[in-house]
Amino acid sequence: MTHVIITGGSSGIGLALASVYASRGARLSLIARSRDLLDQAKEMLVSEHGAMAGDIHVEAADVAREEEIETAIRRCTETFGPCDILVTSAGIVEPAPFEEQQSTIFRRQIETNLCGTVHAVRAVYPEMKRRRSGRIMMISSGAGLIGIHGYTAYSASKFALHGFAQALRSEARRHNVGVSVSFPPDTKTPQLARELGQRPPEATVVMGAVRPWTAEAVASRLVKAIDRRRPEVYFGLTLFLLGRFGPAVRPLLDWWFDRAIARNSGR
Ligand SMILES: NC(=O)C1=CN([C@@H]2O[C@H](COP(=O)(O)OP(=O)(O)OC[C@H]3O[C@@H](n4cnc5c(N)ncnc54)[C@H](OP(=O)(O)O)[C@@H]3O)[C@@H](O)[C@H]2O)C=CC1
Ligand SMILES: CCCCCCCCCCCCCCCC(=O)[C@@H](N)CO
Repeated sequence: MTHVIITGGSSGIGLALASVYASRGARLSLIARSRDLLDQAKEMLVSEHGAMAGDIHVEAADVAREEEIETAIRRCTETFGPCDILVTSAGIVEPAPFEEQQSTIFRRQIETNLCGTVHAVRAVYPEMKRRRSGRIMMISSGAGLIGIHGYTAYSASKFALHGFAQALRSEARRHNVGVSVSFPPDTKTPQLARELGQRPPEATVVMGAVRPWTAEAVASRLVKAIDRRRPEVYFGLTLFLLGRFGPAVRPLLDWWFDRAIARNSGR
């Protein structure tokens, strides 16, 4: 039976993914910090998605702490056997102008979104290599394709995941381990609800170019992409074009968004 490990599996995109895999009858390990949220998620998967309680394992751990996440993943694999699919959805966002953001809050985003992903991957990769089988899906963001006003730390962490995934993919291919990265748009989740109150208007101009998706729609696309071993996953035409041609049309985009921002602020 397929063993899927999801960091950030207690909420939002991670939880929506868990629902899809639960209805497929996979064995699921969910990792996040809050034990309460994890227990609620497990209950929901059993009552609403037909999962068997015995097929869901939860571990409370902070992905930013390497030993904690390593121990958590070891417990998951002791429970359900080696990891077939790892999805790294644990992530945080704190928008603020660069100078106004405390360096601890900046660093926390890098440590969670980038280092937290690396720690989880490190905990499953050697065994995947040994078994010559396994898939890793990292959750970056549209903000990993274009740097966004007020999102210096977040964009840096999400761009970095793109580089990490590309480089590791190149190493992992010969071991038959799939490494993928995805770039979701705004997605209706608790994180987005918290974030919108802090989002500067300049960012709304850029991010408003793409309508928010539901977590279910993002999850269903992700699962298909994992099935098909897609290396990079885009959501909708705009983000696909941004991913494929963004760097080439960057000056045009900068001009376009600067003009829209100026118009918005009545200058
Ligand atoms: N929603 C959106 O608009 C978009 C989101 N994304 C990315 O998708 C991912 C999921 O976001 P979303 O579902 O919206 O967010 P949610 O806040 O709904 O869920 C985040 C999950 O990650 C867990 N988490 C957060 N920090 C840590 C940590 N340090 N260690 C372990 N678990 C952690 C949370 O649980 P707990 O707090 O208990 O630890 C929760 O389970 C993130 O990486 C986000 O950046 C990308 C594009 C758009
Ligand atoms: C030819 C190219 C056309 C270019 C159009 C540019 C559109 C840019 C849209 C960027 C959307 C980024 C969403 C990130 C959401 C996110 O990660 C946060 N919600 C975190 O919670």
